Amino acid sequence: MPPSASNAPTARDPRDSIIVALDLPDVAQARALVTRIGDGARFYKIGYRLGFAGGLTFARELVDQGCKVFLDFKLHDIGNTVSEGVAAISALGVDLATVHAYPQTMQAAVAGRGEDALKLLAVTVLTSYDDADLAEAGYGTSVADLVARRAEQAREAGIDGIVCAPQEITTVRAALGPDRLIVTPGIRPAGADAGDQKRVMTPGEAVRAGADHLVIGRPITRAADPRAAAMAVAEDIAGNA
Ligand SMILES: O=C(O)c1cc(=O)[nH]c(=O)n1[C@@H]1O[C@H](COP(=O)(O)O)[C@@H](O)[C@H]1O
Repeated sequence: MPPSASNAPTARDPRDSIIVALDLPDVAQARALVTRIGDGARFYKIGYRLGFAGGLTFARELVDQGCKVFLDFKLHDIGNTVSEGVAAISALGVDLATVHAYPQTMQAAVAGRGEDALKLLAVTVLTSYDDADLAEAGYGTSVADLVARRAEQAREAGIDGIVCAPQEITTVRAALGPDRLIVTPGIRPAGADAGDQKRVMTPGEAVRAGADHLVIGRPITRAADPRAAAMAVAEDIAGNA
């Protein structure tokens, strides 16, 4: 079971930095995994796969258990649709949600969120992209320059935080200032398979570089012992905080 309010980790507990990506096919498997992870984590991300398979109801279940929830649908559409979509996400009572870091999209998202507690993250350049992938997609700029520009635009739009690769944390922090969140996927414990991720770091390196939260999927969800994998990540974070 996830930790109850009485034994919840304190704000400095390294487990608070870990967001486990529940990229699983159905709620039964997600629920079973959360139970196996137990007190190894208390912050979970629900994306397309689980979200389109009952994950929104499960998000509520996690919130009711005292876990934090990041709803990752990476919205990007015309402004009106984004505003209304963010308002609907806000009503679910989750903690974080993502939009793509396009100025129109970010401004519409902030308008849709209104005064609600939901924090909005803007995804700058996906961690599966490198400079060659950007060129192929028609961009005449490097990953580093595009991330820097989008972080600046996110701050101007009033976005609460940025999703970027750990390599860009210093640049993003300079653009955002000290108070907004930096959330980094592309996290791989030493020796782990990078898979489709191209811009990766270990948990300790990412925290040392200044990440507030690390999004970690397969290295925890596909581990033989997911709780032990989460605890090992927490140890790496603690050793580098
Ligand atoms: O927004 C995200 O969470 C995200 C942004 C990004 O640039 N790269 C990225 O990998 N992610 C998500 O982070 C998670 C990474 O999962 P693993 O590669 O399995 O650790 C997945 O759920 C991705 O959807």
